[in-house]
Parts: sequence; structure tokens; C-alpha cells
Amino acid sequence: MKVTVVGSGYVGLVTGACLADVGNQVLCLDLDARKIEILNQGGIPIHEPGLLEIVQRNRLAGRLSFTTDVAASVAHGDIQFIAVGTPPDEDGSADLRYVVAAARNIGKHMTGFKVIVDKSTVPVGTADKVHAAIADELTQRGTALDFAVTSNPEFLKEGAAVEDFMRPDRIVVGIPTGEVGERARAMMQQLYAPFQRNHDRTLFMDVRSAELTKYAANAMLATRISFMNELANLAETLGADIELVRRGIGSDPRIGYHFLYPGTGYGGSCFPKDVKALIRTAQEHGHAATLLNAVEEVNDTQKSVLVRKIEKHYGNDLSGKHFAMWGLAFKPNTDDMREAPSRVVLQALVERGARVTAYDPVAMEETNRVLELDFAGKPAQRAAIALAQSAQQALEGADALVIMTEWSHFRSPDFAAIKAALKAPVIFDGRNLFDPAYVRGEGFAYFAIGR
Ligand SMILES: NC(=O)c1ccc[n+]([C@@H]2O[C@H](COP(=O)([O-])OP(=O)(O)OC[C@H]3O[C@@H](n4cnc5c(N)ncnc54)[C@H](O)[C@@H]3O)[C@@H](O)[C@H]2O)c1
Ligand SMILES: O=c1ccn([C@@H]2O[C@H](COP(=O)(O)OP(=O)(O)O[C@H]3O[C@H](CO)[C@@H](O)[C@H](O)[C@H]3O)[C@@H](O)[C@H]2O)c(=O)[nH]1
Repeated sequence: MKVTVVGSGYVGLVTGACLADVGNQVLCLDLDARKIEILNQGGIPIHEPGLLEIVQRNRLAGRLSFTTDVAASVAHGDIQFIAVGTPPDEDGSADLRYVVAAARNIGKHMTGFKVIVDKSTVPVGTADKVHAAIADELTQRGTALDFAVTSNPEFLKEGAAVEDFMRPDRIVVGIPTGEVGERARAMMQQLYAPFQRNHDRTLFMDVRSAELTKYAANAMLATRISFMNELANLAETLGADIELVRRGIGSDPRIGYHFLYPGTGYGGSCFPKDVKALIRTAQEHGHAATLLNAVEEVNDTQKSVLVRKIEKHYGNDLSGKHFAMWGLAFKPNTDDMREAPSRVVLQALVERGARVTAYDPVAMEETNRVLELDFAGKPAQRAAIALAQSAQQALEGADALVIMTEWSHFRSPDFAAIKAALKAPVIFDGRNLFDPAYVRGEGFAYFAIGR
């Protein structure tokens, strides 16, 4: 099938590459000429395991190409995916300007039937806005053409995006009513058939239910994390170990082990913004969203949990103190720094007068970029953060190690080497990577989450 993907970011690029890999002819559009140039030169603009190989093999096979040419992209695909950003607006609602602009471009250039597939995470009712924007452009052109606007929310996780797309738990497709809806259903069924040879995982539903399903999934997962973070803090006060409690409850199949890990609060480009947007939607319709507000409040507080532990250990004034930080990305296997808890901790430490030497295996370039934003107008604070070339180098001469991201090679470090490099053997672990008894037995003061 001929497919266009509008937006070549984390979701658009993975969608385009995976659809090309099963034999479709895919054209990816982005308005960011830098991204398209990187892609056209055989690279990828993000770090995502397995993605480069898929992009390269399909590009060379002629099934996957990239463009900044809007008219060409609309002409190409019978199916037009919209996978542009929906960042939070000032009031927390999803900013739909990129989605609507993409829709208008389709309306301006289409010359025959198109299925428009909204893959961006968008509030209930957005498909109607996309439909209206395209219809308006067609009216301005004095043209009447059939098209269907469907909702196909994406559930991939960064760091596992290719695997998630290739082996989905479910494919949610919201279909509009009527004849164009039935045409769209048949095309979507055909498009996704290769991803579900043994089990039909497609859940066809109405468009509004599909749109809400995406927010419901993320809000549920965020709720589990805030619940565990709240319990972790309680466990610590009560002298219990949250890691044992986690295993104790996860073994109940009604609860399950996934997404029960306490930490430094959820970050990333999705949970924070999607919980906010759902709260906003609820409020707009007269619902208080009491639970979701609490989920968000717990998360905001949890992002500073290590700062509170550090202050408890050293006092509020951290001037003269020097911390090593391991991990900067919001989670392992990505270079994404959006809403990363490390940014909150870096700000808090340098505001209190400390210096930090930080290391992340892939997010160093992205860290440099976001620190310019976080410390705009504060050059002295920015200068208090240095980036190291290795985990070991970050430790040299620091007063303590702070662990922010659970990269797998941090899990079994050489504790003797850590001890030798640090001024004092102190670890603040935001990811509960180690057995406290073992680390303390090695002579460390060890502060983790909820234990
Ligand atoms: N990142 C994830 O893990 C993830 C997972 C599921 C869903 N989502 C949702 O998918 C959407 C995209 O997220 P992302 O992380 O891929 O964003 P992103 O910022 O990585 O990529 C979006 C891209 O769209 C481009 N763009 C914006 N307007 C455009 C236009 N009119 N035409 C062409 N290109 C345009 C931007 O230049 C950018 O490259 C969001 O709604 C997000 O909530 C993200
Ligand atoms: O038990 C857990 C699991 C996750 N996290 C944190 O939660 C955040 C999000 O992690 P994860 O869900 O793995 O990454 P994302 O790539 O943000 O993926 C989420 O957001 C995407 C965008 O909507 C959805 O598509 C995915 O299904 C959903 O998992 C990160 O900060 C994690 O550290 C925890 O603190 N504890």
C-alpha cells in the first residue's frame, strides 16, 4: 500500500520504517529540514534500538523515503498518518496546532480519496476538528472529495519502540460511521494484517472511544507509578522495604509486576503531558479529576525525592559539594530528555551551590541542548554542571554518586572502583539498583527509594 507519514519523530519514523519493512511504499514528511537531511544521508535523528537498521534496509530497498515537500507527501499516500507533536499548552491541554496544520496541508493538496489516520495522542473530539479543517480547505478550493478521518493511537514505548510496533499487544482503530468509514476499515485491516498473523489484535471501535483509550492507558500506568511512589515513601517511614512489598503485591495476577517500580517520578514526553491533558479535558466537561490531580501531585513531589535525601544528609547548603550523576535520559535506551527527572535534580543541586559531573551513555548531546534551555540567563549555574566521558570519570573526586537512570551497565558496577574514586563512599540511588545489605556491607552509606 502507499502510505505517507506526516511527522518523522519518535512515533512517525518508527511507524514509517516498520510499515515499509512489511512491504509498503512509505514516504515520511517532516518540516524540520535538518531531520530529513540526516535521514536522506542514511542516519536517524534519534537514538532508538534497532531503528537505524530498519530505516537503512528499507531506504536502500526503495520502500522508504523522506521529504520536506508537502504536496509530494499528500500525492503519495492513499493512507496519510498524522504523527506530529501534541505538546502541552499553557493550561495543560494538548496543543493541536501541528495536527490541524498537517490536516490543512492534506486538504490543500489532495486530489482523490484519502484515509487520514491520527496517530498523535489527541483529546476526544480531535478527529472532528481534523475533518473540519480538511473540509474547509476543500471548500476553499471549490472541490468536493471523499475522505475518512480515523484514530489509531500509538502505544509504543521509547527504547523498545520497534519491538512494540512490530509485536503490538493491540491495535486500536477508531472508524467513523458511514460508507467512507467502511472503506477506511478495510484499508486499515489490510495495512495491519502483517503484524498479527496468529492473533487478530485489532480493536475496531468508534473514533471517540479510540481517542480516549490512549489517555486511559497512560493515565492508568501513571497512576500505578504514583501509587508505588507514595507507598515507597510510606514504607521508608515505617521501616519496611518497598522492593519486598512490590514483589508481594505483584505476584497477585490481578495486580501484576509491570509498572510497579518506585523511582524518581515518571518523566518522558507522554505521561506528564497526557495526564495533564486528561485532567484538562475532564475539567472542561465538569469533572473534577480528583484522582488524576493526585497522581500528578505525587509525581511532581517525587521528582525531588533524591534532593530531599541529599539535604537530609548534608544540610540545605550544598556549596562546595560535588556530585557524580549516572544517567540523564528519562529512561534507559533512549536519548530523550523530555521531562527527565534528572533535569529537576540538576537544577536543585546547583541552585543550592553544588557542582555536578554527569554521565549518560547516549543522552550527552541532548543534555547539552536542554541545559541551555533550563539554565538560560544563569551561566554560573550552567557552568556548575560538567559532562564526563565515562561513568568512572564522572566519579573522580565527587562527594557522592547520584543514580538517575537505570542503564543496565550501572546494575553491577565495580564498587571498589567507585569507592576509590569518590571522596566518601555515599550513593543516592533513584532506581533501587542494588541490594542495600550488600552495598552497605561494602562500606557505603546507601540511600534508595522506599527501603
Ligand atoms: N514518543 C513516544 O513514545 C510516543 C508514543 C506514543 C504516542 N506518542 C504521541 O505521538 C505524537 C508524536 O510524538 P513524538 O514523540 O514522535 O514527537 P516528535 O516531537 O519526536 O516528532 C514530531 C515531528 O513532527 C514534525 N512536524 C510538526 N508539524 C509538522 C507538519 N505540519 N508536517 C510535518 N511534520 C511536522 C516535527 O518537526 C517533529 O519532527 C504525540 O502526540 C505523542 O504524544 C508519542
Ligand atoms: O514501573 C515503572 C515504569 C516506568 N516508570 C517511569 O515512567 C516513565 C515512562 O516510562 P515508559 O512508559 O517505559 O516510557 P514511555 O516511552 O514514556 O512510554 C509511555 O508513553 C508512551 C507515549 O504515550 C506510550 O505509548 C507507552 O505505552 C507508555 O508506556 C519513565 O520516566 C519511567 O522511568 C517508573 O517510574 N516506574
